[in-house]
Amino acid sequence: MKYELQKTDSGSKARAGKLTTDHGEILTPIFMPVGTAGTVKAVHQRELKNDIQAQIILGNTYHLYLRPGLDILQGAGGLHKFNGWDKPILTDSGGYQVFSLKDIRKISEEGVKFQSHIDGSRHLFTPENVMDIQRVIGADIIMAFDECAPYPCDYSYAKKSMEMTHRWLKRCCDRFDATEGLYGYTQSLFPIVQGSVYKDLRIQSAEFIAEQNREGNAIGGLAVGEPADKMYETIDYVNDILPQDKPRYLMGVGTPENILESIALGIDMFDCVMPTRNARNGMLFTTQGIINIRNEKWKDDYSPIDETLGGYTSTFYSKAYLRHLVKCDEILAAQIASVHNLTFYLWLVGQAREHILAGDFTEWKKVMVKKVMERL
Ligand SMILES: CNc1nc2c(CC[C@H]3O[C@@H](OC)[C@@H]4OC(C)(C)O[C@@H]43)c3nc(N)[nH]c(=O)c3cc2[nH]1
Repeated sequence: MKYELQKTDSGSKARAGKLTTDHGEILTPIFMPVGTAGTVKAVHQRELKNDIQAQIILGNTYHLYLRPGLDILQGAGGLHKFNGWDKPILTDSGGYQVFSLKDIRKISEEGVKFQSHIDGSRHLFTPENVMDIQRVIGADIIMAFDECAPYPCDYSYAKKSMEMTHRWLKRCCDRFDATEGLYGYTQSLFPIVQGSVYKDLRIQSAEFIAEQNREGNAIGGLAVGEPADKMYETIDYVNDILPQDKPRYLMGVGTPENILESIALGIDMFDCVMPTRNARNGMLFTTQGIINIRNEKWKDDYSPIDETLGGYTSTFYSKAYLRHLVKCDEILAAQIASVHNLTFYLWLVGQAREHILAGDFTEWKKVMVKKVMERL
């Protein structure tokens, strides 16, 4: 995978760039729709391509390993063949997922023993087998096996956890570099910066991650409940250490405001369940602000969901109709709201890219953050 830094903003650390993978190009900054179990929930592939214009989607090792399982995925020729998405895919290593299975997982130097949330069966993830699993899934970008330290956690826990994540990273790199892709295209491994919210640990972790000289770098351990200003402060000094000529992926972020502020701090790649999860309970992000479509005020508003966003879904359906579908808990409600929110998120990062290239990103961001976060 190649990264071309195309423009660095004059008034901030924002960057515009281009990632080239064997499944196509990604223009950054970019938002990556979350497709945990091999599907972006309630969204067809054609909508991902046409309305949403997604360039890369996410999958997850933990979920895909448990269901449909590696035999089915390998039999299909990997996830791209299985779900028909022929553009880039990134898979998270499952670290975050198994750590959120609080009471049914056990961490040791070797790896993490856990019970499946589906049928209670027992499994062990190690840095080595998580690399092998992601080889079988076949994502273009795969994540190292790490521990996302809980927030809050004390300094000694954060230090021990970070050091174990670094030892696991060496094991991931050794295994990854000793194996080949199974499907004839290349895959890239991204390490993940940890250290919780302790500056000295974060600096140590960022330096260690940078030293690995991989094709891209991720910042983990954030968007886990810490205050936003703590997140921004951490991103700011970590990005001063991560190399300029590699893409930076901030995991699990975030609201439109979080994304624009993080772009200004030098982040290039984002993923978050918010646009799809919130869509399913009627929270719409629009170019005019945030709408809770279940609110009475929309019941006879026959105007399109979002006049200026473009894309079939956002202009074809009215607010009143979508509110009706949400109230009836219709399946179509989840589809319309998810396609709309993802169209908005891709539009937002696309606009950020345009304004970075045009040189007026900082002024644009100030106005846009205020506008899109307003509660209508
Ligand atoms: C929400 N805040 C947040 N998410 C984080 C993630 C997981 C990101 C994955 O979890 C889902 O987002 C909840 C996404 O959908 C799938 C496809 C399941 O994968 C994505 C992290 N993952 C790893 N490996 N390490 C981290 O330190 C880390 C930190 C995070 N903070």
